[in-house]
Amino acid sequence: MSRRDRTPNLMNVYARWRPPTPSEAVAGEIDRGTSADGRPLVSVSVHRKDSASDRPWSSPAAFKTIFTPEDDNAAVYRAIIAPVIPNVLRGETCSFFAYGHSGSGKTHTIMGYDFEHTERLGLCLAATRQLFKELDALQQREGGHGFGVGLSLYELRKNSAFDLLNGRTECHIREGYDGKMHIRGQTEVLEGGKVRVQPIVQRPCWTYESLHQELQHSLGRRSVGSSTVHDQSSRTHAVLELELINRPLVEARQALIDRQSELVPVGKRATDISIEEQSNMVLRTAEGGWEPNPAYRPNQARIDEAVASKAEYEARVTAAEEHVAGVLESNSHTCLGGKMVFVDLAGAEYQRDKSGQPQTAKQTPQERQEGRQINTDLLALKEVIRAWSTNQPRIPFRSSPLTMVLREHFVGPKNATSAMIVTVSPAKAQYPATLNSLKYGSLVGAER
Ligand SMILES: Nc1ncnc2c1ncn2[C@@H]1O[C@H](COP(=O)(O)OP(=O)(O)OP(=O)(O)O)[C@@H](O)[C@H]1O
Repeated sequence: MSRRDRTPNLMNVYARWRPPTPSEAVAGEIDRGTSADGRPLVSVSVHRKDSASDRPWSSPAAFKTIFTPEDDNAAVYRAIIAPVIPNVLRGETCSFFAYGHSGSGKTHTIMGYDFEHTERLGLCLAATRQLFKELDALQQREGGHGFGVGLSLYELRKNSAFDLLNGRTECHIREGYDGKMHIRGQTEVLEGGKVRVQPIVQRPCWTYESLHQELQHSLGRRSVGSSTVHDQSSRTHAVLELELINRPLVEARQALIDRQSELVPVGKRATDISIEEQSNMVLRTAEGGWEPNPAYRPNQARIDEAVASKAEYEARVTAAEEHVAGVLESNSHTCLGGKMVFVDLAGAEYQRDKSGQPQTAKQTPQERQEGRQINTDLLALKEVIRAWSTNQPRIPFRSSPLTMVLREHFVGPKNATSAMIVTVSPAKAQYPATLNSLKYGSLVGAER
């Protein structure tokens, strides 16, 4: 079945109004309304009545639900996350994006700031809690599965990823020979010339409590800087992945890393021997060119032995890859490999305040440059979602590091579902940025 024949991918877009801060409430809120007219999707309208030139704006019907300032994280969880938990337990991938300007409530929604009260947990922890409940129930019903949740958490900034589960180690984003993107972490040179390149850390957690602790600890490592709106803004995209795992899968993946590291010195030796033999077969001429060396007989047996040895180690890597795929396929329950991906996007940079003046006075040149990269990433993401949700044959994943990294979550072997939560502030002072976010969300939502 070609991509064109498939039913469109599901991308629901939601908007969430955060409560005003006390000072924002004093300075005034914008008028806002919601209209459904019996359609499945609702439109949102906003109006700041500060001057005669302010016009009301209404979105097309694009939003699945508009959450009010009174809706807590638990209400958002029930509406967006709870319905897709069964998909994850079928081994599918579900991705969630929080989009909005700095200070609009993305981190509050996705990661959460309260790690204790159930109704205030961020969506990722509330989801983890439910996943562990489901896995425990599965264990009680069928016994013997031993499933856990693998946690990865990293930030993306320009072309690098920073692994929050590994002391913010800088990792590089590379395309592998298999066409997949890999985030490569530390390189270790081991005994015998083996080179082990660690992927981004996935911490296996076998209980909810251990994952909760790990997450709380690692979120403390997120970087902060100055944005146009508030000082403690996250200046990176944070990506949190939860994967349903078991011990055989963890062991199979570790064995693959070991086989890959064994291949490195063997491959290098084969290349060195080939270059050496080829160099011996020619001589430098007086004019600086090259001519065949009649006295040299290439040592074909040496070349063949090195090539055969490399082929043997490549076959071991292939066998290890097949073993990983085999563990995923032959598993006693389809949930293995099911994923939830939460992306807390860096605040979109909106360069003008309500009087049209730039708001970047507090920013350094580096922060301004980061702001431009963030906007490029967000534009690229919008185009990817637009192409993906309408089943276009070509999806522009290569447009930014963010979309390159997210590629595997959109194009997997199993179905993928996705949702975007546009977080917005009711403050009059943030009206231009709020309008910008709602326009972005409505473009994505109305495309479906
Ligand atoms: N729905 C909400 N209910 C209560 N408080 C909220 C809500 N949304 C946001 N807040 C509060 O507003 C402040 C800013 O929110 P948050 O840090 O989540 O913004 P952000 O969009 O992640 O910003 P940035 O992109 O700059 O990191 C926080 O103190 C947060 O707790």
